[in-house]
Amino acid sequence: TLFRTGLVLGTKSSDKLNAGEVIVGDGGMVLQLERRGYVKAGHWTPEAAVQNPEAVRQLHREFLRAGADVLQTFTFYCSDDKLELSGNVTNITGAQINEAACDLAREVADEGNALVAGCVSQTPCYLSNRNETEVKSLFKKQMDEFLKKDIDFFIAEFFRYAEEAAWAVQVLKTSGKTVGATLCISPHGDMNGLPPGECAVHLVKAGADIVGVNCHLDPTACIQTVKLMKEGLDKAGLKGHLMIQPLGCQTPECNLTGYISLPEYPFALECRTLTRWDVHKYAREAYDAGIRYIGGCCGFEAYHIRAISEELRAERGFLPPASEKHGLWGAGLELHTKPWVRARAQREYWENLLPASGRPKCPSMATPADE
Ligand SMILES: N[C@@H](CCSCCCCC(=O)O)C(=O)O
Ligand SMILES: [Zn+2]
Repeated sequence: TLFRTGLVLGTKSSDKLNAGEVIVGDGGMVLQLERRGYVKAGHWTPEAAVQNPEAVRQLHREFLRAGADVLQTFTFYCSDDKLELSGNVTNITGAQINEAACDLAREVADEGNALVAGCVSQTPCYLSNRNETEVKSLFKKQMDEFLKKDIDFFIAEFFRYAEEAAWAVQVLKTSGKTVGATLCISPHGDMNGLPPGECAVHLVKAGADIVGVNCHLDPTACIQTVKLMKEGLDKAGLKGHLMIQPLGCQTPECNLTGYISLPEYPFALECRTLTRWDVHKYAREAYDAGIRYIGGCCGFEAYHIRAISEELRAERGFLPPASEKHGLWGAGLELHTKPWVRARAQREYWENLLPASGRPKCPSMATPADE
């Protein structure tokens, strides 16, 4: 099987989606880089793009090698108001971070013909005064910094309010580029109580070409929310490609505000991490639901992205380079020295395994804090 990375050069996100093909997204960055010692939890701001470019470059490379067709710029929470709120103790400007992050994503994307998505996210300004002009000026400042660089399309991600996301979409669409928008919402809807279907309609009417969800909740909840978004678009007679980048953890007990309400957030989520086999199931369910941009958010490591690529190998027609070191469904175990491990070199074993947590004194679920 041909091991290939990314898209055929020049194939843009909308062309690929319009052709009904799959886009594999990348994984989580701020939480992964926090665990690697390059991002400060709480702030979650991306100064590492300037301070530790080698760390950001390496994480981009891991996702590319795992089959990601898109590398998102490491510009999460990089609006000027967020950087100021986080104390911006490094005196590195938002412009410096945004531009360095674009260069890093482009450098690595070109190593495998992937696309670069310039990313903006929710702002403290919206929460403090909901002033449309002020909030839009923050998104325009970031967009102008991205447009100095070689960006293929934009993603407005991690919005709890469809209204703010739509403002971001309206600003980003002035670039003439494809714009995706993902909300961090549950099947109950956004934080204004707008149901997912109406959120999707609002975003497409604002100009979004791709709509969906990212983060906050596990694949099961996120697929449910995107299905509701699709129903809303169909009912309104609107077209929009569907995108999903869920949390890389199981959160069956979570409600509106997702994992942030869990007592384990953010430093004790490890027990909830998806296995690569959970990701096979997620990727297939997402594909069967008509979603064609399938990636991950916080908690998604490269081996999770590889699992998406492997599950959708037939649909994409190739495997990623990282599959050279894997073997589908554990086939690589055939060479293990122990016979009982060799016996696990098969899909049926891993697909049916109910993995123990190893913590007999711990509960299987928690009680989320109410927002
Ligand atoms: N594209 C981004 C998305 C981050 S999603 C949320 C991260 C933390 C949220 C918080 O606690 O405020 C990334 O991969 O880091
Ligand atoms: Zn996330």
